[in-house]
Amino acid sequence: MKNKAFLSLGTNLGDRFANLQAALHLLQSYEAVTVGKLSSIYETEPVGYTDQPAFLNMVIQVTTSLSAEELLDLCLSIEQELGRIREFKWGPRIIDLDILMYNQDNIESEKLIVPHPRMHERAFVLVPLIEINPNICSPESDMPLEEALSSIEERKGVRLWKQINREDESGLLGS
Ligand SMILES: Nc1ncnc2c1ncn2[C@@H]1O[C@H](COP(=O)(O)OP(=O)(O)OP(=O)(O)O)[C@@H](O)[C@H]1O
Ligand SMILES: Nc1nc2c(c(=O)[nH]1)N=C(CO)CN2
Repeated sequence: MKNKAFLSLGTNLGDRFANLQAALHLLQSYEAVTVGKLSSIYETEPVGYTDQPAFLNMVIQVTTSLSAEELLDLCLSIEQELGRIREFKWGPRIIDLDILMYNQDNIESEKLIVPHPRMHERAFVLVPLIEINPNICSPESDMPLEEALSSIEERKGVRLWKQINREDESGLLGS
């Protein structure tokens, strides 16, 4: 389990809290993945395509023996298992699982770019990521991500929805 990754979870269809719970339980059910820190859950205004319901977003830290590409395949298979249908770019979704960072690696392949290419401009990613890792820096530029967040206008579209504390973490948001 030597690799450390940060994943972003987002949902804006159906029972959003249950979707996050289900994704966490599925991830944890794989021997090759251990779910570590969980951020709080934030309710966030949709970014990009705005005519859709508000999202719940959170970020988690995992340790894994999977390569980054294998971790992406696992994320895509969990999205499928939870019934995600891709209708159009940035449209509503039951669950979205993105790899934000994988160790300090810079990866650019046809199907995977890490760090996630849009994370630096997304308050719905940076607020929960910084909550669980306050001193985190971008592996590309060494810039503290807190600095990137301070220049983002739509930070006000990110509201705390459910605070997660240590006890919640061990229960992965309850059963
Ligand atoms: N870091 C990454 N995490 C997840 N998917 C990635 C990443 N880099 C590239 N991809 C590719 O992006 C494809 C489309 O992902 P998806 O449909 O979830 O995009 P999106 O969430 O709608 O938009 P965005 O990429 O802006 O978050 C995935 O099938 C995957 O191959
Ligand atoms: N608030 C919010 N907006 C989004 C989100 C998301 O998770 N939260 N995901 C998107 C595509 O990944 C596009 N826009």
